[in-house]
Amino acid sequence: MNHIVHIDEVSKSFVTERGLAVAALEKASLGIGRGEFVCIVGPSGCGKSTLLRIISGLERADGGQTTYNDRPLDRPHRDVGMVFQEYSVLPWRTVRDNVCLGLEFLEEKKAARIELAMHYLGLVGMTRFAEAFPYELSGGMRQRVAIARALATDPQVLLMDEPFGALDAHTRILMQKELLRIWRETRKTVILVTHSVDEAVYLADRIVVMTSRPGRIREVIDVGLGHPRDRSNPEYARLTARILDMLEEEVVAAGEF
Ligand SMILES: Nc1ncnc2c1ncn2[C@@H]1O[C@H](COP(=O)(O)OP(=O)(O)OP(=O)(O)O)[C@@H](O)[C@H]1O
Repeated sequence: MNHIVHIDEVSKSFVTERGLAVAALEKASLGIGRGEFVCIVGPSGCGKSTLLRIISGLERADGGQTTYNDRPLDRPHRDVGMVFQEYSVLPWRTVRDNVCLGLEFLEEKKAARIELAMHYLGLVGMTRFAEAFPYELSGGMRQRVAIARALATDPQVLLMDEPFGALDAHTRILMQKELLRIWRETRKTVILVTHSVDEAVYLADRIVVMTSRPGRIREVIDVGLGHPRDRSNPEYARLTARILDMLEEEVVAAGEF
């Protein structure tokens, strides 16, 4: 497969405030194909967010390398966008001006910014709320704005760190469907970190299961189910159970339970 993002033996340690070294990632390697939807799951604290931040260029690895189209990803790149869990929209800006933010950094002209912002607000179904402020929106709507903002600069790769983690169960399911629609329409490559095995099985082409800290890649699973996925399909349930078993093994092996 032609990999758009390549992660090659990436390691990362942190030093805590008390001076203790914490190995977050250990020689994690993974290739991600153009247009793929990859979900990353793993025990809490195994380095999922760290891996995503390294791919985004916000964090530097201690060892190994990440590349985008065979070029090192050692700083933020305009082709790699990020959506965080917490609503990272700015409360003092309207929805439209929030979506314009990244375009301002790219020094797009104002008319072009507004046109692009409205296009992406249309894509996430938020045109009607362009003049609203974030406090007027529900959690799901704010995450739509965050997605529109990340898409507005037209990155090829969308990194999503637990994007629906703060949403109620019903909104989360609706947002998963929305994300699949947006993914199909935009043909982006998506790398999404989630605590929810069900979410990973519902969304992903491939699921990356990480070990307990220090995070390594334990297994990469081809989901092999078409869309839309049926949660009552026995294969869906079997895959979910298999991944949950792996995570349980990891937590037990780490002595964390
Ligand atoms: N800036 C930092 N300074 C010190 N330790 C850090 C820092 N960032 C992360 N860590 C530690 O590195 C480990 C991995 O953190 P990370 O947030 O990547 O894990 P995670 O798998 O995303 O966790 P969770 O599932 O709980 O969201 C954790 O033990 C965390 O405490």
